[in-house]
Amino acid sequence: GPGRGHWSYKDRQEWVLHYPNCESTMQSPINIDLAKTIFSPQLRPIQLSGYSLPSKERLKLKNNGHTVVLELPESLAITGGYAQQYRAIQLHLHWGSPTGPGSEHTINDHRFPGEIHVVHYNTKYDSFEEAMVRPDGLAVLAAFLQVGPRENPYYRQILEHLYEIQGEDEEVFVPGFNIAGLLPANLDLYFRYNGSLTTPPCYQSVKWTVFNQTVQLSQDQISELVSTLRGDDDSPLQNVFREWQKLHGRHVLASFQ
Ligand SMILES: NS(=O)(=O)c1c(F)c(F)c(SCCc2ccc(C(=O)O)cc2)c(F)c1NC1CCCCCCC1
Ligand SMILES: [Zn+2]
Repeated sequence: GPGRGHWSYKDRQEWVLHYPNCESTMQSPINIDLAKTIFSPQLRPIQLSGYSLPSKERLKLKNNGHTVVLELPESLAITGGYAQQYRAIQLHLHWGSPTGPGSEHTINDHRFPGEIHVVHYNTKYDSFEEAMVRPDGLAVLAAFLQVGPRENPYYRQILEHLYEIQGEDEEVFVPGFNIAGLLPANLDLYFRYNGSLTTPPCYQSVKWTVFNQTVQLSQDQISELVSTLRGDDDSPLQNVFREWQKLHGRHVLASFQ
């Protein structure tokens, strides 16, 4: 798909040469300044349907050289919290290194150890290729990964396969599980703003949901995530996050006070 161009997080400044959208005015990720968010009571709790997949379902897990992607069936849908219905495409992670955090969004300049993105497209469009270039085309559910005392059994379903896809473009099939377990328990408290893909071609087509509650993984799980995969020319795949972008007058809404 698009964004395949062999760019890397190292040469981010060159992205704009090939992908002009990347220097436009509604880019992601952003820093969320809590003092400037606006409470918006019409932001209803996020409702998910079809997220619990049977273990006989097989999902492709791929190291695409930029992140680890879990492809998702379109049977997963967002049925509440957005004006229209969105169906899942894939989920992927962003992370740092053994010596630093790697979330894409930050809260009051604080960067978390990692971040999950569950990417969906608006079902009023026939495909995500078409949706991807429309302002209301994509919905990404984002949650911060935090270090906690216990192993997270849902992230284990992904992390235990990373050693099988250490090399770029390697992929493996994993059994279905409850994908909702990868997100926070509380889907009522979130931030909402209009932004973009955080990777080339940086299309400004994402209605972002960034959950207030974090997801907890054990330190070992975070270490596994930041130390297993390799990218271009076999270098460690680390610090896979884009720096934050200017708001250019955009407002960040909050579903809570
Ligand atoms: N945060 S994000 O959602 O912008 C995002 C990233 F930051 C990402 F870094 C990525 S991965 C980089 C893009 C890419 C590269 C190769 C391949 C492949 O070989 O199949 C596929 C994709 C990545 F895949 C995504 N999400 C994708 C954006 C690329 C094209 C649209 C498909 C779904 C969302
Ligand atoms: Zn992402």
